[in-house]
Amino acid sequence: MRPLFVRRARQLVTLAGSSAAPLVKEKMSDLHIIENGSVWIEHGTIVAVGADDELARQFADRLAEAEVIDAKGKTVTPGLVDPHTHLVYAGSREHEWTMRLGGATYMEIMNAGGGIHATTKATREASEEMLYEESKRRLDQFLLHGVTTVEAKSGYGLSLEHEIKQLEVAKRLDDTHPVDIVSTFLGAHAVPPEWKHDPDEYVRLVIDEMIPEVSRRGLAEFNDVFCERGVFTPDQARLILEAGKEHGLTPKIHADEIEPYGGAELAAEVGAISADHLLRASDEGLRRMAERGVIGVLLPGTAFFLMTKAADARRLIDAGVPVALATDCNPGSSPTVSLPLVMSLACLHMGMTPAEAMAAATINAAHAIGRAHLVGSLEPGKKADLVIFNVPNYMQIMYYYGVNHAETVIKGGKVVVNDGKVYI
Ligand SMILES: O=C(O)CC1=NCN=C1
Ligand SMILES: [Zn+2]
Repeated sequence: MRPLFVRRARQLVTLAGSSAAPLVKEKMSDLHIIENGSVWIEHGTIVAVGADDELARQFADRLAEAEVIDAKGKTVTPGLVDPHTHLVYAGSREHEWTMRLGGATYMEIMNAGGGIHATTKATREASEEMLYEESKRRLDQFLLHGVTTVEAKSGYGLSLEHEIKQLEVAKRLDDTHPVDIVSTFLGAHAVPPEWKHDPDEYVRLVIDEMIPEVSRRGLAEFNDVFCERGVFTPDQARLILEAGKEHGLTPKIHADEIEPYGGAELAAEVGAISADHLLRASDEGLRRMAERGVIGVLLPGTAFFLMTKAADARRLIDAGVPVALATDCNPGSSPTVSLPLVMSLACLHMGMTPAEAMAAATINAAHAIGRAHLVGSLEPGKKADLVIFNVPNYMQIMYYYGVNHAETVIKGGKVVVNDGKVYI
């Protein structure tokens, strides 16, 4: 395989030196940008990063054999990382969206049998092949937007058979698609209708049947719970997350999305790698998260789509909580794959700066799914996952919002997107 030399980026956003621990407070603004920067890649791995003339000298004797991509006038960043998606699902819920436009709330629709339950019905009825095809289409769109690593949750099967089906589809996508998938078991996404009469019995099913089997098959690294009033209580969530830890699954938690409910406190108590949403997290909960190093994954696209106020990222950053960003791609509360748009919303609705949003959608997102040793920054030894954005500086990725500026995507040293087309 020929070396790949990505040259002369007007801005090369490296985020160098951030792999050991997630960035907090003012460190979230240290992007370590190299003007007129270049990257030398061999066998899918970054070999060198630096000023173009330095690398041209260092590899002078091999320039002739290298494939060169000229990034002159453009911005090169690490491949974007999305640490919170519900990627694998069937169907769509635009009719519910029109109900919410008419004033119905998310929980009213869910309690009336819609919401997650509607997608559960469609996902249970879908074959594995159908689920794979529908999810692959979304994954192609993620890639076109510069996202090269995606976390994918189950949580629409809500039975052993169908939760396994979702996770098997995620694994097959990881094996066959350029985008790397990191899987999370979310059997505690909702209590399915058939267990409405006895939610604690469903919790037992999750603990005694689903978690052991998911762990035995090695189908997930993380275990997540939707801890919200009317879904799972903090006590139920604690039982489920502790059970996951006993089977080697690291805890994550959908916390304090709709009202303050102790999710952030619970995340710190169980040592979760991340707590997600946090729109209504208490100051005490954020303090404890910062103490334990729990990453706050914020989802401004969800707040935007639910027409609610977004989380206040400044509260988290000032409290010392490492902040990551994600799309929360799902058919009910955030039907989008555009992590760049989420970065724009982070600035417009959550008080983040473009520099903080860039760190939150790369290295901090990689830390939130245990992949910061592999991706999330451009440093020697890391995977050659890069995006060439056709803008002169990283701020314009977010400033010219709602536009996909990703022109070329390189995954593991291979060009997989060029001129806005996927080449797999
Ligand atoms: O509504 C959905 O399908 C996904 C979701 N889970 C928790 N909040 C939103
Ligand atoms: Zn979610």
